[in-house]
Amino acid sequence: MAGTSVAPTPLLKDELDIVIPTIRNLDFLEMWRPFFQPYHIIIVQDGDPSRVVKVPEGFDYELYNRNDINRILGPKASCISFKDSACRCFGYLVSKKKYIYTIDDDCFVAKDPSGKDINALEQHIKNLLCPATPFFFNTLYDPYRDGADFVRGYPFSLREGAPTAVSHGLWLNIPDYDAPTQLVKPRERNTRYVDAVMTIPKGTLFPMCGMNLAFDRELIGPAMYFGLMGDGQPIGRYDDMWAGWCTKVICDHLGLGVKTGLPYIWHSKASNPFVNLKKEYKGIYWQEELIPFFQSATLTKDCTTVQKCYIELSKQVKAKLGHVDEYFIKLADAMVTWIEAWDELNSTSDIPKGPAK
Ligand SMILES: O=c1ccn([C@@H]2O[C@H](COP(=O)(O)OP(=O)(O)O[C@H]3O[C@@H](CO)[C@H](O)[C@H]3O)[C@@H](O)[C@H]2O)c(=O)[nH]1
Ligand SMILES: [Mn+2]
Repeated sequence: MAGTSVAPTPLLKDELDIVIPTIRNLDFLEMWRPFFQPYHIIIVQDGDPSRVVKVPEGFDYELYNRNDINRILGPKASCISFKDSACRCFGYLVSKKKYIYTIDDDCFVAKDPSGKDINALEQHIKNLLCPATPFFFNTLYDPYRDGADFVRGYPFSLREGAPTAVSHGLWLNIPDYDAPTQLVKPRERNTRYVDAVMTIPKGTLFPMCGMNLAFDRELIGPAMYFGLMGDGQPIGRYDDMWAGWCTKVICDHLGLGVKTGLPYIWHSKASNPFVNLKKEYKGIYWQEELIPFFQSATLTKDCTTVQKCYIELSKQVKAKLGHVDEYFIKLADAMVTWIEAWDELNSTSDIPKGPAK
């Protein structure tokens, strides 16, 4: 009919799942409704499985609690953390979509400097759908962005870029600080909106935060294991860091790009720094050995898939980090279990799904 405008179909509407780990409620979705409603949501309910998580009306979701995880994975459920946001990686396992966006339930819609609501999901999709530049740094940042380009001296042979595997967003208000920093700067808030998306150069690691993160599940999904954290484990709050280090080493090996910068979300809750210190203190000194390990990790030519890379990394973790703490022997085994679970759930389509609603 003339004059009627049809709303455009949201980008990747049927190719992207939103994964949310939660021990809270999901009222935050009300604020995201304009941006999230068209997408399928996978909720990973942590903690007490008998607790009823209310999901606001009108969202298309599936919800998995610990009973579902145990039912679906059986003994392999041992690789999925309990009582830590690391449980979110179960959502990556059961998703059947090409892309994942994961967000915490205390992250809200932020405003850009003009006061406009930021559609974080839309920006992540843009980041994932355009190439990255890991092999040569472009000083005008993202060359594929409207109004930018490659600068003089940038080799033309590299201007095609590399496929983007990861889009790492940032946070206004409560920054993702570690407990010591949080303790010494309790009132510090991030008010700085930096209008940039950058590719993290090949050979450089970065601290990946799972709060506002998107990735191409087909390109890098099997590397996005968030480790053994929380209940029964000597460490917590290093779930996303571990996944980020493994992911970056594998992306570098396979010629994939990792971007960081826009979009911002508004992170509202500062988790308790004393509780955080108890969870993460071992990680603070362990990482002084972990970083050199990842910086020197090499993968051979026959590591041609993410799974093969990841299994090779797990062997190196066991061989080279076992002396740091026996936890890494357990973690290396859990890395293998994760890949077994990944391949089991992603090779057939008849996996029992969690309750849809
Ligand atoms: O035991 C738990 C604790 C939390 N969750 C859910 O996970 C996210 C993040 O929780 P929270 O906002 O309380 O923690 P932060 O310190 O702000 O999180 C950041 O630190 C990292 C720790 O690993 C985390 O990746 C960052 O996002 C919320 O959705 C909680 O509901 C949980 O499932 N289980
Ligand atoms: Mn938080």
